[in-house]
Amino acid sequence: MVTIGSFADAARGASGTVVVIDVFRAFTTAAVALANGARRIVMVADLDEALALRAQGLGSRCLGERHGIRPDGFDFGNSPAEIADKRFDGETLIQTTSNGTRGVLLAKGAQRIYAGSFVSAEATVRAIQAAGPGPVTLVAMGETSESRADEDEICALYLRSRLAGRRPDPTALATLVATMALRADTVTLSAEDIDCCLRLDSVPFAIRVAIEDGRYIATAERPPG
Ligand SMILES: O=C(O)[C@H](CS(=O)(=O)O)OP(=O)(O)O
Repeated sequence: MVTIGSFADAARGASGTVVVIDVFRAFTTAAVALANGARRIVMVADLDEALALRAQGLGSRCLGERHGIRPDGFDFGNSPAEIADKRFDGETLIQTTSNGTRGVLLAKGAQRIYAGSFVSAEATVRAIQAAGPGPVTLVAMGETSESRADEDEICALYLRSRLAGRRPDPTALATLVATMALRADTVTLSAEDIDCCLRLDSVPFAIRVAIEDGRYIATAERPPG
């Protein structure tokens, strides 16, 4: 059975395989970082924790935002376009964002966690299917857990549709999201970021988040076949 929920409460209550969805921009940024060679991304709650991990050498660079903006001391913001031409070969990165990474950290009832967005949609569907039958919860994180983000909701519906074997028209999907889901109040969301975030299936892996020594570690999981 596939269930769709929204916001932090849905992440808190989710069980089974959980896909935490954040299209603009956390999990598109994470996908681009992994595609550009990063080996792991440690997802953390706090800015101070991120900076401390980097200082301890447990990660090489910090990515993220608060109020959409790169925090002081961070190497990059939460922007896929900003890192599109950067290489992170073999690096462990550290990411913290207002909604996406927060949702991952809240999904304590999950048996498996994926960080979902359009760029990894098909790989995420195939990874879930490869893991075998079981309950799946799709969590559209939205904006600050109060207002629905159309792109996250649409991505959840799209993933549910693909999990059911249907094939929504990708061109129609891109047009719908591009014309419907632009957040006018988000000044930090550039046209370049939007373009990156709408590249359906542009990476060949799902983002699997596993807990290692209490830390949430995202890696690229390439589904079989
Ligand atoms: O950086 C983002 O796009 C958002 C923060 S805001 O909604 O732009 O203020 O963070 P995310 O966790 O990626 O939703």
